[in-house]
Amino acid sequence: MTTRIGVVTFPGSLDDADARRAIRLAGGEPVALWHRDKDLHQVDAVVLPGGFSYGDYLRCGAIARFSPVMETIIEQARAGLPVLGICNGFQVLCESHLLPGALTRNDHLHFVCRDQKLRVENANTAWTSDYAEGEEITVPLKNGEGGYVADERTLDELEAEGRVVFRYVDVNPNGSRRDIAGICNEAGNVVGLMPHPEHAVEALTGPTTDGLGFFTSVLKKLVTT
Ligand SMILES: NC(=O)CC[C@H](N)C(=O)O
Repeated sequence: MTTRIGVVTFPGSLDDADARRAIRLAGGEPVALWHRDKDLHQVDAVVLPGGFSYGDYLRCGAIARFSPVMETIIEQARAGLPVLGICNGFQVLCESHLLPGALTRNDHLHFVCRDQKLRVENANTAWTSDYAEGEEITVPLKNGEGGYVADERTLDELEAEGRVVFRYVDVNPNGSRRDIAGICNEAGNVVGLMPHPEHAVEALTGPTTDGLGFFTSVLKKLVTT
């Protein structure tokens, strides 16, 4: 039986189709989940995709966090369901308090769109086990509110507990504290990052296929648990 990975569509989601495609290319079965539907249709993991949910009104992710589907996702994530938040999805995870801290306007106040080098700092999460610790990958980055902030104590805790999963290399594109590009929760089942692995899964379109490892990682984990 193939592993079913849900991808949520909110009004304003942009990268849900690419996330479903990445899951299919990695060997999983993508399942479309709708923001108004509390039922997760027995998926084994969930991706919250990038985009502009609810038009980015108030703050990115601030309204999506209260959608019916998030009620169930928050509950199940706390019980161990693997959840990956990409860009707007990362913003939703922080707004939901499944991950600490917040994403703020890029320090230069411009939308940024570039291929971004990252270092994998933690290869023990549900979504990164197919990478090696210290490995450098390049995937696209595109956001307006990507500056990761948290108080010093939280940042120290994240570092001490190995919960900084990705760091920006060469360029910090948005003023994120301590070059943080992605983090995880204590259990490692919930991961959020600003860059977009789902846009780097095919040699034909590039820029690399470095993003595929997120999806193969979670599929392997689900087969062995
Ligand atoms: N690519 C995205 O998901 C963008 C997220 C959000 N709308 C921002 O601009 O920061």
